[in-house]
Amino acid sequence: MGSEEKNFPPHVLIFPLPIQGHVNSMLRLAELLCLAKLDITFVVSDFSHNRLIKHTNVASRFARYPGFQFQTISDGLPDDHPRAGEKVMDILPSTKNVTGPLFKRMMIENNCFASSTRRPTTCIIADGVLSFAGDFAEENGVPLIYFRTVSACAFWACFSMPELIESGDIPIKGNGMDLLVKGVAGMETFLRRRDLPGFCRVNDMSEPKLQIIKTETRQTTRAQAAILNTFEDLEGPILSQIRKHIPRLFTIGPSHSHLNSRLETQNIKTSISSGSFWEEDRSCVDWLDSQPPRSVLYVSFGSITVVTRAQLLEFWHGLVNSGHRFLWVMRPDSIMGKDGENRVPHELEEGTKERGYMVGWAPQEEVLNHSAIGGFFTHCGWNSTLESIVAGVPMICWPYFADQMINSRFVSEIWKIGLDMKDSCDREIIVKMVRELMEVKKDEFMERADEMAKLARKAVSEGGSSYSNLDALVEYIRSLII
Ligand SMILES: O=c1ccn([C@@H]2O[C@H](COP(=O)(O)OP(=O)(O)O[C@H]3O[C@H](CO)[C@@H](O)[C@H](O)[C@H]3O)[C@@H](O)[C@H]2O)c(=O)[nH]1
Ligand SMILES: C[C@H]1CC[C@@H]2C(C(=O)O)=CO[C@@H](O)[C@@H]21
Repeated sequence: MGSEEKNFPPHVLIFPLPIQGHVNSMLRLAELLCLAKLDITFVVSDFSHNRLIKHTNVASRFARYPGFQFQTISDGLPDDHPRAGEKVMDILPSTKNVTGPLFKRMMIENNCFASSTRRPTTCIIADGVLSFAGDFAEENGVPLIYFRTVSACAFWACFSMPELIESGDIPIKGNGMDLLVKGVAGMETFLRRRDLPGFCRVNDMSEPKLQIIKTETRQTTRAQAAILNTFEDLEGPILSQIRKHIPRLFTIGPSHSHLNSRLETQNIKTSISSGSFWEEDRSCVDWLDSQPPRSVLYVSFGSITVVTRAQLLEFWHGLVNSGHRFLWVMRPDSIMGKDGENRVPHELEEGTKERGYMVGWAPQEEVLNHSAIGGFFTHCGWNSTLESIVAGVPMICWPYFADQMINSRFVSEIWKIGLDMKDSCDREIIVKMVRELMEVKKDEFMERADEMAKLARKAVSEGGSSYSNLDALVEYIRSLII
């Protein structure tokens, strides 16, 4: 090693599963580590990179960190693959079979991205579902840290899959959905079969989605450390369970709020750090500006959810019949078989025009923090859940798949900051829930949401748990330099 290289900072290679909800939270981690003056190589699929470059300011945002670079790689899927709905699960075998070998070659040929200005990769922070990155790290003696981008409760339920199989709770064959499950330590009194991560909803133990998530999750223990985008006051008891298996566990979330807090501390003036894969339609902010305080229900189901035309109509009738104002994100690719009949149904025209506003994609963080927002009708993706918590906005949860099933149970039963509508899609129920959230129990929910928001902000402020844990993570990474 040359004398100059000895003074180079640690060089961290960050590798997310290349889909929206994972890329944006790992980009925030990348920026947090850049602020700590580490060098970062961010490996992302060509597909995701193109989307980021087209729809965000990532290029200028990261230009202020000379130690940051992108490296792109194929995700193994054809360009026209939807990467949405249940089909999104194709990305696990495709990254394993195609991206994995490409990554290995890329690392060897580029000497772990060493250059005249940066040392070779000090450690890899890989998405917790990319075990091929772990294989490479192990084979080549590179320290490994896994970052699983879901909640601790979802991670713990996935980690407990062998116990759930043992107790007979999975495979779930669609019956006994309200039975309490005994296989997830610490959740015996409130977790029902229907609340288990969607991957457990299989008829047969051999179904790939169950097997792959079980295997990917259990292998987390081979990493030297793990990171979760959560905070101690939110998921403390579950984190204690996880720490029995993964003692070096850094909770650094909510990552979006943590990033805002660190940028502020360092006096860096910037707009919200968006990692959107779609063009944000800012006209909705102008619309919100003209609505009364806490009067609007924000409706968005994230980047993967796909609904049928029948479900869409139930939502639409429910929202209009509730009599409340709503801002609805309808992603262009989110309606199954729309066949040009995506018009406003005649009977809903007036209510939609009077009280509703629709966009294809919104600046969500900004929207949730707008004073006109009084509730969030969400699929309970983990980023959306955390963004809502930080903004102090109560939720109605309509989980679609994966971790969302258990997140919504925690929102309603444990944190008591919302209502869970899982496994139903009925206009009457929607009306009832919107009224409960926005009228009947509004004050109660707002109070709880406000308390939780305060705890979240405390966690990412100087001296808070996530703030201290990030410092500890940086120190740990520095200690890896031999
Ligand atoms: O109009 C919109 C809608 C969403 N978002 C952002 O997109 C992200 C969506 O992430 P998330 O809420 O986590 O949902 P998904 O896109 O569905 O995320 C996937 O990844 C998450 C993290 O692993 C999982 O929790 C989810 O279940 C999984 O579907 C959030 O940061 C939102 O702020 C916008 O900026 N504008
Ligand atoms: C496409 C899904 C496979 C795994 C990811 C996930 C997780 O538990 O890490 C949850 O839902 C999706 O974000 C991903």
